[in-house]
Amino acid sequence: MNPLYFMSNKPLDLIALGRLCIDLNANEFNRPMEETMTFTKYVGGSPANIAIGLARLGQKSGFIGRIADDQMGRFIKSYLEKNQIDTSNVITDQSGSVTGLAFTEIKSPTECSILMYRDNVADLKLEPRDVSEEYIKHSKALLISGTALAKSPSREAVFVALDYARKHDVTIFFDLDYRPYTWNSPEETAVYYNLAAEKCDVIIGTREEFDFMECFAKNTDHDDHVTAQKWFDFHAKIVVIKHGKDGSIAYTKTGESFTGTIFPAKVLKTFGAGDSYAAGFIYGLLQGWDIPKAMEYGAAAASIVISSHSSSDSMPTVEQVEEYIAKCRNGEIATAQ
Ligand SMILES: Nc1ncnc2c1ncn2[C@@H]1O[C@H](COP(=O)(O)OP(=O)(O)O)[C@@H](O)[C@H]1O
Ligand SMILES: O=C(O)C[C@@H](O)[C@H](O)C(=O)COP(=O)(O)O
Repeated sequence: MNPLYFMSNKPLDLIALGRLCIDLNANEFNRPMEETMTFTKYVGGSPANIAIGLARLGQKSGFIGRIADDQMGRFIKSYLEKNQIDTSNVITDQSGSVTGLAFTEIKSPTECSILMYRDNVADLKLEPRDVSEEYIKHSKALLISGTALAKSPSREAVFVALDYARKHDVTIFFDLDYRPYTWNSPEETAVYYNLAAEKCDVIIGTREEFDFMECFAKNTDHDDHVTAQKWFDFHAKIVVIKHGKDGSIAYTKTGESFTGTIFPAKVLKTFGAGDSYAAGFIYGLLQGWDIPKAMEYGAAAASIVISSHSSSDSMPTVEQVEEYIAKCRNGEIATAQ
């Protein structure tokens, strides 16, 4: 069963809000950053990756965000446009801000880390007045990511978008996407994450990300069921807790829980798993599929992306996901990590 309802008469399937950045992914594998000499440039930023993933899956995506007035900002905008993502609400920031950079280190397929350069970044300059009620009203769904809550004025812009979405029955997805770099304290993180989560229909995060949200709670056992239940007293209908290679679990307001399968992967690097999982899962829900099938799509998309070099450019099409699932079922892809 799918507990979500999407209004069919809307021109956009999903609007993502927040970070449009650059990933610089190490070309040399299995070595530390100190010894990595060359990188390949891709569009990055969790909500950007998810919007690109949905566009690859044939959904009409739009974006609300600010980019820097520089070559990187122009590269991001043109990449979104090449992927048929509506950029009418992507604003070029004129305050002298810069594009956020994420350098990735691939020490081994299971030992990856990200070095972020995020001082004075354009994405956190998003202002409440940049958020158009008319634009949000024309989408079936809105995706927010937690990092956009890290600083004002982007933080206030998120809350304005959440209010418009609730007012116009736009289904809200919240990818917790916790990144330590831009927050001042665990308490600040927990307060704003909790205030935003109260307004969302679907909340997706890793166990560790939910632990950050629960710094005032008494869930010392890190119990997924306890974590999920809290949100059903607000607007949430689905809460997904991800556990890396151990899969994911989805809870519903109606008391069900579903354990997501994982697909084998020839893991090149671990980052990109969450964003591709979100894209596949949201795609399935937008199609009206039941939750286990949507989770399966998310897991297959994640296996494809972690077997590839980028997080955004390797987001699969429907045909690629279908083919991957079929090959796994036939035993043609069987390398589980
Ligand atoms: N090593 C792996 N092999 C296969 N699938 C994986 C692996 N790691 C992650 N996944 C898939 O990606 C999903 C999200 O991964 P996770 O690491 O929990 O998210 P994040 O990247 O946000 O930390 C998992 O639920 C699983 O389906
Ligand atoms: O979100 C960022 O700014 C960096 C991403 O673009 C990067 O690809 C990444 O970390 C993906 O994160 P994940 O999907 O949560 O593993």
